[in-house]
Amino acid sequence: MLSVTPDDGTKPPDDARVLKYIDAALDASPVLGAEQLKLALWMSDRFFCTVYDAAKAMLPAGMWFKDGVRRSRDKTVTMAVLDIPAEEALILAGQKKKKAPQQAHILELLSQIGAADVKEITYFTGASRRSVKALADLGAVALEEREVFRRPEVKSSTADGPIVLSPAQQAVFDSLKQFVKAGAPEAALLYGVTGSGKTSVYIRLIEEALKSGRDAVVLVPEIALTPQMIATFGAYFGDNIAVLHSALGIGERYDEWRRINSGLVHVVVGTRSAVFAPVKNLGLLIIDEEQEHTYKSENTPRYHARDIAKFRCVSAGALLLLGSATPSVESMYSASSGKYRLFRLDNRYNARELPPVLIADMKKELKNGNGGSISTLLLNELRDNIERGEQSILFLNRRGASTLIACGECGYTFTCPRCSVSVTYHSANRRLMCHYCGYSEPARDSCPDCGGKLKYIGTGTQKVEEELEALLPGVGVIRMDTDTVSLSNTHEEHLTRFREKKVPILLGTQMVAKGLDFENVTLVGVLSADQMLYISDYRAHERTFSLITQVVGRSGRGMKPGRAVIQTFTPENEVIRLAARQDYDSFYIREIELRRLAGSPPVFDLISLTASGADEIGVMRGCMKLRAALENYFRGLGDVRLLGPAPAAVAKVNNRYRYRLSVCCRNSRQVRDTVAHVVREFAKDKECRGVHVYADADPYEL
Ligand SMILES: Nc1ncnc2c1ncn2[C@@H]1O[C@H](COP(=O)(O)OP(=O)(O)OP(=O)(O)O)[C@@H](O)[C@H]1O
Ligand SMILES: [Zn+2]
Ligand SMILES: [Zn+2]
Repeated sequence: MLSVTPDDGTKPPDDARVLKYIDAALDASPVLGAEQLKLALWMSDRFFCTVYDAAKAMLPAGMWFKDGVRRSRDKTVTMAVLDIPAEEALILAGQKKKKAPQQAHILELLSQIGAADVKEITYFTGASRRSVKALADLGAVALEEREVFRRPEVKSSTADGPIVLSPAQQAVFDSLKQFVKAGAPEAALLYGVTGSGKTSVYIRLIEEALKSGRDAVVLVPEIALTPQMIATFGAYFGDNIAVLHSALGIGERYDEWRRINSGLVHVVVGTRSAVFAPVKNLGLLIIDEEQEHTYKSENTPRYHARDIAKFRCVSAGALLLLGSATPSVESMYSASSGKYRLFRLDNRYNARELPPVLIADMKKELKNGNGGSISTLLLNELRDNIERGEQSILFLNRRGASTLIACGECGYTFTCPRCSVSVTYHSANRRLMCHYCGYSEPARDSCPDCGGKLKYIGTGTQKVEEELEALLPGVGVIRMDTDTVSLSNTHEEHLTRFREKKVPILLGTQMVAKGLDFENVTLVGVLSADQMLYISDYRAHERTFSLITQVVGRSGRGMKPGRAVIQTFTPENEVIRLAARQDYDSFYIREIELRRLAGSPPVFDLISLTASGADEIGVMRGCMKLRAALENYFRGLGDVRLLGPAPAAVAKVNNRYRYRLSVCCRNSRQVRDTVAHVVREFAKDKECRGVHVYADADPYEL
């Protein structure tokens, strides 16, 4: 850093507007190395953020407040959970900065980590409990009692000896090993069907990296959803592993970060932000289930872990390995154009068959008088499984008990007073809740408008559970969704009970869709495949295909052959049919052609600008101004198309209106610079005060 000392010790030089004196050095050694600073600069250009935002994302939350010291933690703690979108929290923090700086600090912290122990918040930010309480009264945070998280037990004795790879795995491993050893940057996509044993290949590669004295980082979509994978890694690498878990306390995060930074551990497993793990000699960076949306950050800095990973692997001369049973269309596009090397595992380990898939036509069911959520076909298969003592997983792509409540007489529906969405009924606490802003109100017995009787519409896990009880009396069902999990038990407890007690049916949402490996599960039912197919987002098909393939992939992983049943109202739909055949190749060919025709990513790049504010007209006006400014700059640049402004998918969140403009382009420096410039100018525009704008490259939210 600059070390300018004033001659007389007091008077600043003439250019004091630009340069300031250093008052004191905060750290004895810099917390960010040269490589990280370079990365921060690159991020600021790529993801429309400041260098400060980028640097902050690399450091453990809380580090910038006070030196972290581990605190002994109680069995239950009061957690403050951010109850508004992070983006709103930052805006609110900005407004509070002057009058209530402590509240602003808390909001900044929570916007990054979502939730934290109140004790730790007060400890790290120096804010009082009263400030936390004030934010709770405002509705910005919710206070919840939670059980203390226990670190996944890392035993070093449980590995069943060294891994012996199958011939197919060995072939893939042999090629990839060369790249780990070569020390030159390389990127590869491992497309391996569900159950092909990608994890085994990862472990062998990590061993190779360690042997060459290099470090490995493994990213997983969500740690809580991959307990089995963490256990396996623990078994092989024991104390040499740091786990960066989203549920770690602030102090624990800092401890893990220091263990990595000081070179005590050489393998890091973690979620998105672990891509910044400060390993010293990166040799291998694996992104498992690389198609998952959790790798994209939805707050500033709006980066995708894959992009950060590429940057790091290039500068470290490391291998970037993307793994998936349903690669993202972007990654397969890069692989087919030669940017990534492509490796395939087309068969399951031990030549186990992929489960055959039966399709249940729910329209026919309805015609035949079955209005429930379990088709005759699925019911028969469930019965067969119960008789044989085999287990089944039922997947429902929703949460809540009954999705909607409406008046049977006048049609009145309950909507969130702060957002443009309906609230859903949760039987666990008997409240109507908004999934966007956390608003809730007690459920009522009658219509507030006409006093009529209320109807429950839609199926939630709880309703399905009740149907199952009626159809299969006395049969054990474990229900697993965000409600049951946050109430008392953890994911792991549910899963252990399912495995050990051989409960016949596991019913759940997203949580049961991925990563589970139970050898006794021979039937999987997808209760409603249509739900996500008809969302107007260019990724809707990709997400549906991927989700169905993943769920179906949970069946028949052991010695016994498995099968799956997909229930749909549109059995003729091409995406559903391809997913049923688990035909990724055909899906990809069809999908990339559609993207090319529509001018969407990955064939073209997309940058979105989102404007939000309390005044809808002001937001729309702001967007028109942005559009005009962009048009002006892009005139004569052939490859740029502007779309919108249009209201965001959820147009109002927490009383703020959101509109989006999209720029379809070739993502070049010129385009990025222009967008960044327009956003900066907009922030200074007095006429548009109260409207906040951010840019997002390759956005996931549309
Ligand atoms: N080389 C091997 N030796 C012994 N068992 C193996 C080997 N490879 C895979 N398996 C077993 O096969 C099963 C599937 O492997 P794994 O979970 O790694 O697959 P995957 O490709 O990650 O699947 P998914 O994408 O569905 O998560 C596991 O039970 C695993 O223990
Ligand atoms: Zn009514
Ligand atoms: Zn709401």
